[in-house]
Amino acid sequence: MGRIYIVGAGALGLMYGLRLASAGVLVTLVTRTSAQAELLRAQGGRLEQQGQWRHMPVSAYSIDELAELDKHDLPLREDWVWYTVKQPQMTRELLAQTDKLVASKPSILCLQNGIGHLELFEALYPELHVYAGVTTEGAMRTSLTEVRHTGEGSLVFGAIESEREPDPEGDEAQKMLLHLLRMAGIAASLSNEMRNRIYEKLLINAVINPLTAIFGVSNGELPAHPHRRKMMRALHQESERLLRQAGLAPLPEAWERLLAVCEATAANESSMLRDVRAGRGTEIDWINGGISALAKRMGHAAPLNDAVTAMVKALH
Ligand SMILES: NC(=O)C1=CN([C@@H]2O[C@H](COP(=O)(O)OP(=O)(O)OC[C@H]3O[C@@H](n4cnc5c(N)ncnc54)[C@H](OP(=O)(O)O)[C@@H]3O)[C@@H](O)[C@H]2O)C=CC1
Ligand SMILES: CC(C)(CO)C(=O)C(=O)O
Repeated sequence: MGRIYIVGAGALGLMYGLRLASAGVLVTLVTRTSAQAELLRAQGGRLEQQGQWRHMPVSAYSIDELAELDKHDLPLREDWVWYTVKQPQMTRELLAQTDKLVASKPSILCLQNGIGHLELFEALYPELHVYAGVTTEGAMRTSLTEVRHTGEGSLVFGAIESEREPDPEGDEAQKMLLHLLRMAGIAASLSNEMRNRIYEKLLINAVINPLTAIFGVSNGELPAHPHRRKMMRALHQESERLLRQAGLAPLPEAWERLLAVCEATAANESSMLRDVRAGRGTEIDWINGGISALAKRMGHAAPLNDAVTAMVKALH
């Protein structure tokens, strides 16, 4: 059975890592700080699902400790390395620090919202199998070792279509991961149209995230005000048009789907609003900034995406 290394023991990394570990999957968490790795090794992790806490031991190293690991502790070709850091942390420096993790050419899974990060991987590691994942699960880390599963959803993953030759070894690795995820009770599926899945999620994040951050409101409050709803609609129309031009397949009832996400997550603060309130950098450059960059490459204007990108940056 392959091992799963997860770089970034934040909300998503800890939630998936602990769920997989609790099903007996071999998981190693790679943390930013040695304090978090030490705590995870000493205490294990705790996961809350539907009001029930579960405790489980888990292997963990800090990113600095990777340099000292010998090859027995590093991924093999049949293993997976997941990246669950946020977009601003998905840098050349991070990839240089995790170079040792990918030396034996394991499969890579990137779970970020937004766009732009996969291109960085492909530029640096054209020979690796890099897969994209899109998840509708919700997670919130409540301490260095504890995480709450805040929303049921599912994970879809696969290669970015049309960019790869037929690849039986990659297909095998994906099936193995799917098996491990399902063993852990994680709703997951494979997709051969990941670009579409990424753009569909982007279309939702491109409206809810910047506008909730700018107005300082919950996801449910966003469409409740007629003028905010009008701005949502305009930003949605511009983003949908540009993503369609970039290859998004026709998406029936895209506006209704967006409103349904606001309703289903009504009490939540979006991740961007939380980042702004915590004084952290946001993922705006990979969400609305990503759409503006796509538009520029196609020779189109994206005035509303440009404007919300500038406004959110002014909140940092
Ligand atoms: N949380 C959610 O419900 C969902 C999140 N996503 C997406 O998933 C991605 C991750 O989000 P989320 O888990 O919420 O983010 P978090 O900020 O909770 O987690 C990111 C983690 O990465 C760690 N990290 C940062 N730099 C490094 C480094 N150099 N080496 C190792 N670890 C590092 C951070 O460490 P430290 O804590 O020490 O700073 C943090 O624990 C984002 O793109 C987000 O949009 C998608 C769907 C749902
Ligand atoms: C879907 C949404 C907007 C839910 O809050 C989200 O993904 C986020 O906050 O980043």
